[in-house]
Amino acid sequence: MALILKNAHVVDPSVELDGVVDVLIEGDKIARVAENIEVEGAEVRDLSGKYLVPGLVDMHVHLREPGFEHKEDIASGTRAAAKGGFTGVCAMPNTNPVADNGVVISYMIARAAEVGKCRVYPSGAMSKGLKGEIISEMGDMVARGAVAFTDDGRGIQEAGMMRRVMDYGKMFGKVFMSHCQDESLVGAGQVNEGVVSTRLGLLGWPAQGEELQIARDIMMCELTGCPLHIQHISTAAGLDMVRAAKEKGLPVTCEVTPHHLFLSEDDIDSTYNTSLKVNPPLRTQEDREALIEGVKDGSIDAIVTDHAPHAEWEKAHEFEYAPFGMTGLETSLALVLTNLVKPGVIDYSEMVELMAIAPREILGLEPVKIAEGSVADITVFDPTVAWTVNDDEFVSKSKNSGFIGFELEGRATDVFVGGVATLENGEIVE
Ligand SMILES: NC(=O)N[C@@H](CC(=O)O)C(=O)O
Ligand SMILES: [Zn+2]
Ligand SMILES: [Zn+2]
Repeated sequence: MALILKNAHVVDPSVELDGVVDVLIEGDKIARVAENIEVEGAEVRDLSGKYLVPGLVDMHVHLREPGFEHKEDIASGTRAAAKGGFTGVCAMPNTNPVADNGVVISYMIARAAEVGKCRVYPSGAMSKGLKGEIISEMGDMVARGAVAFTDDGRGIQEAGMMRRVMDYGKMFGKVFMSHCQDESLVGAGQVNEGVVSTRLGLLGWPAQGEELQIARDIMMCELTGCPLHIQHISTAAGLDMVRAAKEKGLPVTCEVTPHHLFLSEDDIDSTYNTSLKVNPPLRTQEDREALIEGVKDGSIDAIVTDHAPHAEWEKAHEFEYAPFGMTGLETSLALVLTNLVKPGVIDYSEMVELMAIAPREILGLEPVKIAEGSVADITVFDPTVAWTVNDDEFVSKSKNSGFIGFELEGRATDVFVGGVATLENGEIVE
């Protein structure tokens, strides 16, 4: 049946839209975008006061299935994504078994089709078992639908191996996404190395442990010609390296998380809140400000959550024994609206670039436009609704958010994936 989404403020810079228009959905496609659409027999939804944008994509998410279903699974993780306003997520391969072969990729795609509430674009490991020793079954994974390669959770330690992975993998035309961490330097580092690590009495995870591999991978990108995407960038100097690479014309992009933008090492206090233990660690105020500047000037391409769910009992340890990671799918859009769009750091169009257009571009996915003929993956949000982050409301299986208690403004109300509603008035459609 036809569905008319009426009176929303539509923002899509890819078709230069920024104003109130109606959107007609027929089947899985957008059939028309115009003022005052009327179609006999069509269902009408009035979205006055709301914003309607191309469906948001989070290109860095840990769905944990197969293997760690006590933290999250494809059913719960994609529901958290829908609740947060996303129409698709790129799933990381650090599952058990690791997604380093076609069978695991096929499993994830089949499972998502069966129980998912958003599209799942799996990424495949670069190396078998994320060990950095043997190249993964890249061709098989791409044939089964893998959209990118990454050893996320770790970086490949040897430059020579990274070169071989990129040289070999280049033929598949996918992006190489890099978690930058030199293990010989980072060791058992827990928090950013500096005054705060000293005060807390925790081992330091130095900025250079990340920057060394950013520099190396940019060089490997130059050597191999293979597109490189720096994951969860967290330092000012690392961002400057990405800027310089872009200026050189290299195919380098990068992403940042809301926690690296809106939290810093100073938020880790004597309560040793293990939800704030993330990899890479929360950095200094200066880094945080530099990252915001990078979002503003366009040197950061995408905002991602690095949604990394862990069970309550796993996080309920001494800081050094708790696993790294925080959840993010259900707070990301609101954090960006509250802290970047409302204060005028970026506008709605730039937000759409960072959270919908660039992620699809980097992953080589079909673009979604609010235009006739495009697939109807759509996010609708109310920019005025004020709410407080409450872990009782999370649909994710895990509650390790660093933003619990935060007062935010703006929230997804409706989400459509291929014309089908997955979120309606803020509730998951089952
Ligand atoms: N970011 C994290 O702190 N943790 C991630 C791994 C990763 O993204 O590197 C996880 O899988 O838990
Ligand atoms: Zn990572
Ligand atoms: Zn990750």
